[in-house]
Amino acid sequence: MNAPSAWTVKPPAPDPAARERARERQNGLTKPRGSLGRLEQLAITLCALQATDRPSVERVAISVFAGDHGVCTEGISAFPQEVTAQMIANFASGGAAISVLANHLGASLDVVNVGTVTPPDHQLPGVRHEMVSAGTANLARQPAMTDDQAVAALRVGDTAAARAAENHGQLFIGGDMGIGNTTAAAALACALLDEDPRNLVGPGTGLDSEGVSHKARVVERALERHGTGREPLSVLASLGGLEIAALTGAILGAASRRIPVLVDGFIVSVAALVAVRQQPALRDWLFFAHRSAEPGHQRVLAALDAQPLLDLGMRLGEGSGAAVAVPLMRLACDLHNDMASFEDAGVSNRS
Ligand SMILES: Cc1cc2ncn([C@H]3O[C@H](COP(=O)(O)O)[C@@H](O)[C@H]3O)c2cc1C
Ligand SMILES: O=C(O)c1cccnc1
Repeated sequence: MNAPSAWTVKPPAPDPAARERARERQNGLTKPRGSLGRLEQLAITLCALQATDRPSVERVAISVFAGDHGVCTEGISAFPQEVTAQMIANFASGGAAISVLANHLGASLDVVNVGTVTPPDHQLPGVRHEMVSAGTANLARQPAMTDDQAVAALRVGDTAAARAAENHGQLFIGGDMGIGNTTAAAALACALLDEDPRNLVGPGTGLDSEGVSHKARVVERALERHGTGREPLSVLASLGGLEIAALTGAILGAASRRIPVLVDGFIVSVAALVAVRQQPALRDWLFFAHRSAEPGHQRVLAALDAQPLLDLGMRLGEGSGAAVAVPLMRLACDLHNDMASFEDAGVSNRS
């Protein structure tokens, strides 16, 4: 199976003329230049990405990808593996945090099962079953996925991005659900950044300090087994997860269809890091929503030269941190589109 084209083809460039017009407009609005701080830059960047003079993120497309992790047998999560499938049912019935947030935002919520150990429940409304395998293998002992499985998961993500484009999505948010995925994400980040696991492994759903030390040793074993710093597909296959690979494919797929991406917390940022390593120009398409309380997120954000919008101590995943930042982006758009200029309002500009 071939990787989706967004894996091999450079993403499109932002529109420099739209960026310049947006900068001029911001400078002519009734406020001292720069006084709306990063909200100004947000609007200007959105204009360049959406190639428009009137940026909008009213139509938000959210895809949550779920997958199980073989590394759970090493005792690296505070919660049991079956929670992944149980949460899929919770997404479907509207009870999860991301369900509530998506509803509030009027966003579409696409739930995709990329591979749970619990057999998929085909009765669940609104859940897509695109199982690549029944969870990954234990990455501490063998490759989590074959290259073919990783490619299939990239394609699942790319297909979700294609749906977002068909629905005229103006902003894409990816979310993760997979018990054990903070272990896989930390392992991936360590391999790509050549970091010591003790710097990137954290409590995830709530391990105590002994649990975190054990988790770091599991990641260390995985890195000894698989090595570090190799090309993105083999790192993703050996240390990643089905939902993480799908997120990587979705982020690349969204940018390739000219949809800006609002990146969530630790897990999604690691998926974005894999994608940026494969296609460095992807970085232009990424907004970073929040700084997760998962300690490794800070290092990943630094590697991506990212300054997140919010720092609320959230550490949930599901795309929840990104959803919480959408109202700020909407406000940045309204200010850009609806404020009066000095000229229109008859307000004297600085001398
Ligand atoms: C009820 C529940 C809902 C969640 N929603 C997201 N996660 C998050 O926590 C998990 C990662 O943490 P760890 O690596 O420690 O297992 C992932 O499923 C992630 O999406 C959840 C976790 C739980 C328990
Ligand atoms: O920041 C995240 O993405 C995160 C943190 C803890 C658990 N699950 C996800």
